Amino acid sequence: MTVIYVEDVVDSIADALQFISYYHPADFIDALKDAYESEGGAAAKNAILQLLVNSRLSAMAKRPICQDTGVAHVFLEVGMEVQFSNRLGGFLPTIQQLVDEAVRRAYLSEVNTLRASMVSSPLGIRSNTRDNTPGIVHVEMVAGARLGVTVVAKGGGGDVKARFATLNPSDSPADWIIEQLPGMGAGWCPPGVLGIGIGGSPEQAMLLAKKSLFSPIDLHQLRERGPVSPVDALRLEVAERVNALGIGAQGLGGLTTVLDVKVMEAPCHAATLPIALIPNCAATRHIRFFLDGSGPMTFEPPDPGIWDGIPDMLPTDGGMHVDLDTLTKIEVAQWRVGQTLLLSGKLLTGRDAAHKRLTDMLAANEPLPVDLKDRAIYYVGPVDPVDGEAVGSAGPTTATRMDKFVAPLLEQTGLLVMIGKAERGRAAREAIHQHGAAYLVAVGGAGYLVSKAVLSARVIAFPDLGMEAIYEFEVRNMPVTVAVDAAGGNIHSVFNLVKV
Ligand SMILES: O=C(O)C[C@H](O)C(=O)O
Repeated sequence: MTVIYVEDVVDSIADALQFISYYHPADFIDALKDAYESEGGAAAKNAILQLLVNSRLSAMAKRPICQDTGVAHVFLEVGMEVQFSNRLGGFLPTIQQLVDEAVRRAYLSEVNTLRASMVSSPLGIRSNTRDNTPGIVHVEMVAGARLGVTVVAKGGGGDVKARFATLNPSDSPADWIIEQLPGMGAGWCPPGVLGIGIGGSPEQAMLLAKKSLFSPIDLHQLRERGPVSPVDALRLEVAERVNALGIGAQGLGGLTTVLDVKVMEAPCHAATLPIALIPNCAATRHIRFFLDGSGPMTFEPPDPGIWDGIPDMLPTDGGMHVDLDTLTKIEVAQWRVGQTLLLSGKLLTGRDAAHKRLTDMLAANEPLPVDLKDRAIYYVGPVDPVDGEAVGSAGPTTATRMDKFVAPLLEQTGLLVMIGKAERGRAAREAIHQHGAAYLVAVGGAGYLVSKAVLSARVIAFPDLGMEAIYEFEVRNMPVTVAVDAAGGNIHSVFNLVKV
């Protein structure tokens, strides 16, 4: 029997969550560098560059790569010869309690505060739990005398695009996967990794898809050695066909939508072929380690050489300067799709919960707590600042979720500009066109880089919503790209073009 102390489990998981919040895995950086080298499209290439610069800056500052610091997932492989014990004696906490204690400690750290994204009572008040608990825990009993631990911080933008189907045994899994891609849009922050679970039962297929994401990116090696199994063949076929769709980084059109495709399979009923698809975004964060009773895990920083060749700031000379404090419809009408803008001045923030509350108040004829006339609103839920910061990581959230609020807000408040990530639906684009407004994009997954443009931040409405409150940011030279212009142009037109 190996005795593993629960204190060591908590310390190791808490440290792992901190570590992965600012260090990308080296294999991801290598694959992203390759994608940057091969990319020809200017918009996609620039987005990949921003992701690389962001990765380097986060690692240097030990601050979160992305404002969505994720839902904490912990996968435990408990050896049959492991016994848990408690140094202080008394009751042994449950595995869920151990994980939650680690999550609480990691996310509330004063040195590197992370964002609390979990809400309780999802059908009810959706109240932020404020410490990112509960963690998602999966336990498997395995042979041996050690504890295997995989710690993951999975962003919402990827999981929200998860798909499942039960195919007929004779159907093509590759065809089904390719059919899903255009509908998934760009909110999952490509380029990333697709996880595919095949077989088992419905819930097992989903778990396989999720678990498949946490092994090193090795598509390049697989291409070189060639497929030796149906799983290898499926990985290669899907990677090639997905990248041929031309969706590209952030959906801006380009060569690399996926850096790898991972597949795990399990035996299933003769009548079925369950299949699940879960993407992992550019803020890929996971680490695996083992506890053998000798104490908590310590994590070695990656070799800084993995960021060699990546600049430590973006050039700020390429773009048109825009003063947000004097914004007019006439000025917005001149912006064109693809143009880079450098925003300075006062910027409001608001995302899902704030939009729902604002539009509910409009419907009830109640006065709004903030005047939106001729203002710009940034879809973001930032990380709280630590010493010396105005705000922590503050990248865009998926705009598509705010589509249904666009028409009422433009119509009834005079809001002029929205900033987020990913494509807009037809109705939102039409409302933008009709009201002479504009939608701008920042790079999803480059939240630490964006935060460097924020000079100050203060909550001005709905403080009970936590990170979903309405803030006023003062920004200087915040780089964004015009994605939907007042004339009806749309940078994400690739989604109208892709053939499946
Ligand atoms: O919650 C966020 O900040 C972003 C979310 O992960 C998303 O990708 O839409």
